[in-house]
Amino acid sequence: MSRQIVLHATDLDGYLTQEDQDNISQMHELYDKALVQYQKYAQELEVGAPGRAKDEIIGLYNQMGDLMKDITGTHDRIQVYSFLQPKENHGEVSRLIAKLRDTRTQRQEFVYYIQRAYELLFQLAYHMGQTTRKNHLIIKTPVTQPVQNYAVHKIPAIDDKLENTVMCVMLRGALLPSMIMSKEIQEYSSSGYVTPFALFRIRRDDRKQERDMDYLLDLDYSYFDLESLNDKDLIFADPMNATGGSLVTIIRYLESQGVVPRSIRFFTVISALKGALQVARAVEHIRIYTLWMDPVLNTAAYILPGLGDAGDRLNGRDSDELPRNMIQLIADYGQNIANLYRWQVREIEQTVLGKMI
Ligand SMILES: O=c1cc[nH]c(=O)[nH]1
Repeated sequence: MSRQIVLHATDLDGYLTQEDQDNISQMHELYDKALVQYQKYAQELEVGAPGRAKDEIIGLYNQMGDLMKDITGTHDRIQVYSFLQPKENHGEVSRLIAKLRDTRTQRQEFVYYIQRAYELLFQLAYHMGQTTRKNHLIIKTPVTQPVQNYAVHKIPAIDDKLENTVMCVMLRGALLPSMIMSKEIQEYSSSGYVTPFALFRIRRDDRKQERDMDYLLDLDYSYFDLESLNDKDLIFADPMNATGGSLVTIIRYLESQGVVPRSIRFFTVISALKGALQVARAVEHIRIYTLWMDPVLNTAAYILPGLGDAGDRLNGRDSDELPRNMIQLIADYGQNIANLYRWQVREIEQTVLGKMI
């Protein structure tokens, strides 16, 4: 018998306050206006004369951005990179998100921008600019004349924040982002700490609509050691947070098994306003870091304007007859990625297959 944990959309109800719901409705009103303008804009493009609709869309985006900034400004557990960074840095992240959304961005380029996104998220979460203590790295270089050379590099001393972490992977869409986060931790830990991995096979039932969605955690294809999650700093890295349902399903399951983490951090590239609020309300003490916030969801629980299915764009689509397993997915990322993240790949393989000598 398969061991499946199911969270229903209705289990998520009741977390949002009346004020949250009003804010979400206000975003929907603005976004509905934008949808009307998109149609006009498409017609204007067809005749080669972008005009009024373009200006209307820009105006609405300014309004929606200001509103989301105000709303999230009152939640210190929701950190939105694009709202918190000084205006000078805004262009970089805006351009990055634009590339991820663009239908012309192919898989390799998409992976490249996701890597950059997670580097920025890491900076956001670990406040590197504000850490004055430093660790010294002494690096052996390839230059041996006149003697073996070494170079000294100072990095922020944040080992205490990194070396108790466990990377919790929401398979499959979050596999590569989780490997990226784990590598960031390894690079900033002075001892080269490689995070353990806990792998959770979680998916939404895509035949359903947001209001009756099921979130399915498949324990038969999940790999983790409950004991090793206690008192740890758990990190989740899901590129897209639509409703927060997948994350809440895993956390509720861990709680039901008696796991008490030291902390939980959730890293997303784009979060819908509703998803961020829902997670912040449902999971006590969590901290949410998102590079960008999008205003609303459609009825199928996709983020709007969004970037489509992040899992498909990262991993490519499986054939229906022969879906790939996780090891095949990693192999499909190619030699470069497998080499770059070789410590993470080894840790993941050991988690799935058991310790090997
Ligand atoms: O828009 C969305 C929502 C959830 N997951 C995705 O990949 N995209």
